[in-house]
Amino acid sequence: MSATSPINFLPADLYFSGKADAELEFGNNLLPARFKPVFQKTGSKQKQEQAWPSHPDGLPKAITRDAFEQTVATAVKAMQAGCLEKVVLSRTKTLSLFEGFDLLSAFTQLTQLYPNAFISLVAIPGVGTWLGASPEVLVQIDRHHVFKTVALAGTQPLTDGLTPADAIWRQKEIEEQALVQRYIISCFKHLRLRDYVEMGPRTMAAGNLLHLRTDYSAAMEEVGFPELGTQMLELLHPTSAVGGMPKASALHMIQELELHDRRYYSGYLGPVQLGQETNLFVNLRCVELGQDTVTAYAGAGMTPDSNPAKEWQETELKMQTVLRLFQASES
Ligand SMILES: C=C(O[C@@H]1C=C(C(=O)O)C=C[C@H]1O)C(=O)O
Repeated sequence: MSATSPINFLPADLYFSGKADAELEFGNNLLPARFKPVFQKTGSKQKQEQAWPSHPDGLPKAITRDAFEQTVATAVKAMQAGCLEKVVLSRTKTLSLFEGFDLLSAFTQLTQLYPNAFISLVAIPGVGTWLGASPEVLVQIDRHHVFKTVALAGTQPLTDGLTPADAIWRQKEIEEQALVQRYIISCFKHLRLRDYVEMGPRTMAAGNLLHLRTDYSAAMEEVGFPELGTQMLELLHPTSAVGGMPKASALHMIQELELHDRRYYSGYLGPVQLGQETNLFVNLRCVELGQDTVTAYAGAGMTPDSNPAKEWQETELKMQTVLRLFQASES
């Protein structure tokens, strides 16, 4: 969701539900047969055909390590001079698709690899095709009208033998996540909502990574605020987990410094009022598909203490979440 990537509302005139590990079936019962060729790209015979929609301008150019680290260094200098507290800078990485790559199996594999993430595959003609495994709730409203959101930030690898309960966090990550908490609380204050519940921060695992997470909830009927979800959505997006603090200066810096258009990366997506629930997630740990290549997007929160090489490494780790599925083909 950037200036060039407007919101798309897709009516759920057909929807299916089932277990994450169930085999996808075509034809008779689950997916109508006409959907199969749209999503499947098999072998060279179909090579020339458009197998799934891609962006009319193609995929963005990959960003070199040097270029990204220079951008980080520029942002760090500005923050040390006191211009802002935090900015999330992102980059892209492009791989070739391997022969016989199958998008539907990639989707199914992702659901198996990350049972706790929101796995999405969105294909819109004229817009593009995105696949992702988001760990970050932006706005949820459950069937009991309870509003929920989270403050998620701070990243470290989930190494062998480490459990979330044993994780130790540096001051930098604690402060980064505290900024996201402060931002969410400022949104509640703006709406004059005092009766919310805060739980955390605690450490959560998201694929190969650990993050700090604080949960917020409010019973919309009890607090007499039926529009809370809509109003919070407007205020929250983009949170300081993908933008920065203060928000306006951070967004301006992103515009100035980032070398690519974010398109739908760091926007939000998910079912709205489906089965009496709304579940919107931040579009992270995602890739955009071209016809023969795939581009991953990832960012990291920069503070005055950031080290450019470490921030590069953090974006590499975040990209691995989804790029594992494409690894046979690194170019
Ligand atoms: C920006 C991303 O992730 C966000 C930023 C984080 C951080 O800076 O530590 C952690 C989780 C997400 O809220 C991303 O995955 O691209």
